[in-house]
Amino acid sequence: MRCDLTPAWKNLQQHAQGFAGFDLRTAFAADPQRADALSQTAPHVFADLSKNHIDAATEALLMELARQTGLASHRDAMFRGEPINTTEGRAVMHWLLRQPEGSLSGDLAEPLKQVHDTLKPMLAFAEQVRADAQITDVVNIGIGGSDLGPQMAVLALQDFVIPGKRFHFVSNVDGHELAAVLRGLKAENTLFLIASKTFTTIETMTNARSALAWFRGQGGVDVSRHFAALTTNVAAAAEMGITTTFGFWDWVGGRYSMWSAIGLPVAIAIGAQGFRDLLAGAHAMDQHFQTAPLEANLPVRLGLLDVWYRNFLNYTSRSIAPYHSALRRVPAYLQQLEMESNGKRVDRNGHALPYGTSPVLWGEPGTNGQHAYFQMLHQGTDVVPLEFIAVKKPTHSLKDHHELLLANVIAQAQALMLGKADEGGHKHFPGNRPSTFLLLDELTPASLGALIALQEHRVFVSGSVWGINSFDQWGVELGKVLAKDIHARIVSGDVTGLDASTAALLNKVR
Ligand SMILES: O=P(O)(O)OC[C@H]1O[C@](O)(CO)[C@@H](O)[C@@H]1O
Repeated sequence: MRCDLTPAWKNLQQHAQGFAGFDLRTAFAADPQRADALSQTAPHVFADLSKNHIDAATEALLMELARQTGLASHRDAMFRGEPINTTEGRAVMHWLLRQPEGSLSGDLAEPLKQVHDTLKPMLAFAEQVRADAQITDVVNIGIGGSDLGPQMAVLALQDFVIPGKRFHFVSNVDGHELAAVLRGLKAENTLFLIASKTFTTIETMTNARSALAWFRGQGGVDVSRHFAALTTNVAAAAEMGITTTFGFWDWVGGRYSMWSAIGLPVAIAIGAQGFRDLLAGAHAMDQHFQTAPLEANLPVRLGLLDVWYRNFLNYTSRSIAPYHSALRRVPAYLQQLEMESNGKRVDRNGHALPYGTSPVLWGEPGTNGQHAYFQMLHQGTDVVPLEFIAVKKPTHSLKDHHELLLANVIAQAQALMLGKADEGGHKHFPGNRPSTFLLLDELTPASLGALIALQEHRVFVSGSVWGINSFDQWGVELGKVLAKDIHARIVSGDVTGLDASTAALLNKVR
């Protein structure tokens, strides 16, 4: 049933009205068990939800909403491989990429076999590149899901990256990006990975062709050794002259693809075992999502919290603050994951929705954000729920730095909640500002895998409750089509039939 027509939705609306005076400070004073009751342990991740604008009754009603909207059966349909991406008629099986070999029977046994039959040569290739001292630079050319995941993960796992190799990521069609990377490279020392699910994306195709031309221009001959394509469209790669290919399947969405061949730069960086650990961490979270009771299921609790904030308390954005500099691309990664998945205004049947969906996601690593926009989080007029991500154990020996970092993240969560009274006004902190605290014991391939799978599943949960298709992205198509037309006009100078603003801009840039 559509979520806003369920009895639980009406009850939540009523509950939200009575909730207007909710104050975190009072809630903690009234309930000594609050921190415990609103904490959750999941594989590799501890989550403290207690500084959020919820109480036991809110969560109970949200669980009702999950039941009345059929969340569990929708989740189970995904894990059965049913075509829940209805607008594209595809299954949604990124989770299968991290499923242990031979662990499924029935219809899924064959696709799982294909996954491992593809994974093994990909990891063997990664090991071969790692052992090849001549290759010093790996350049990933891809955009969106074919860039953000691998880029985020290689950076996050920098302590595990093989010495002696540099990793570059070129995504933008802006030639400044490719030119800057190429300037520092030698053809004989470079491996280009052309990462594109469709192998039609204009930015990636343009960058790939320019990289090929540069390689040949530098005297490079052996394309099969220096170029590999990561794609579902092996034929298109071959047409470009790239014959070293690693494939995947249409049931892997672009923003869910870092576990597939798209993860090759990660596998080269951290090795076959490291990549397997990443998959294992994500798989542990898959199992938690599949089997933990809804009330003790972290992706479910987070996804429902997102619905509560968006639809009942009208908080329209969420800020991500990873307190670990290696996690600095996580906010960008999560922007695509959540906003491309859940930025939808119609239900699965194409009918317009009368309620809000994806929040705006944004953020920077801490402590940097504190000296930039945290002013607004503490004293601005809008309430922005914050999601802190912290890591207990550092990999360096600068103990005092890490203590200071952890002190800051805990203090920020505390300050947002407690606030500080001041009659003068300017120094008054209202407090009662909500935050979630995610804590990893250490940042490893396995814990990163679990953290990212957690985020994937929480996006599934809110999208499922909202009744939208979280696995298509039709909203990116119009811009692509219009860019083609404008490109032709920039070349020809023809502005006939254009609106006045577009015509004027076109004339200005020519
Ligand atoms: O991997 P591809 O096919 O080049 O697509 C790149 C990105 O473009 C999009 O399709 C959006 O334009 C994303 O969903 C995807 O991750």
